[in-house]
Amino acid sequence: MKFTDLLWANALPIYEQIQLHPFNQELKEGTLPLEKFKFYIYQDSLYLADFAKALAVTGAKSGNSHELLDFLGFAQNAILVERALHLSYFKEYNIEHAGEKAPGCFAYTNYLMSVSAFESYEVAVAALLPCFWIYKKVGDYIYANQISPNPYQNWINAYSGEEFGHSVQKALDICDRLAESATDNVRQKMIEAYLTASRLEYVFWDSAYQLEQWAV
Ligand SMILES: Cc1ncc(CO)c(N)n1
Repeated sequence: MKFTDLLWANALPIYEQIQLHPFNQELKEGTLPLEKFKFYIYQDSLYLADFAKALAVTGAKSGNSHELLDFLGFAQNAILVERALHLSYFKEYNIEHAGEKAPGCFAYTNYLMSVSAFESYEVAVAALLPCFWIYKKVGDYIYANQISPNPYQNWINAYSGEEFGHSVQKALDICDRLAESATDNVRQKMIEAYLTASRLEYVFWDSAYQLEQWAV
């Protein structure tokens, strides 16, 4: 069994709740209120800017130029997607460039940045994997089951697309290779990081669905 199969099995209950979450169900049906999608897009633009930094820092830990290049490519892509959001959705929906991270976005981005800075390469890679893999699975699921026409078609196409699929496969391969030569202790930390980041993926969607605000 591949290590990533083990990760998938461990986090399956979390993934199932993500797929069933009303945000993703309504996105699939095309009935998600625009206000929630706009909230999500703005928070995601803040997320992507920090995700790019975490990817670059993780790549710098790899110790080989091949994987450094892979991670710098992922980081570049996150920045380009963030810019594309501004050019498309921000314009189309008149999203304002103001406002801070909601608690869910804050928790997730700070977790990724702190793991990439303070944990090993192996653990950082495992923490970053759900961002790739869960989005691909959710994108494919929505694409296959969506009601069309769907007002959120561009978003759905981006994450079910082949290009994103290649990046996901690269990240999976790197994670499997690292796990093969990792100690049991490191593998355990990788599983925990993968689970925590998966939970934070759930939190991120839920935060958008609730239009989450700071309590004080
Ligand atoms: C919260 C979140 N996770 C993952 C992705 C995919 O990169 C994204 N755009 N946003």
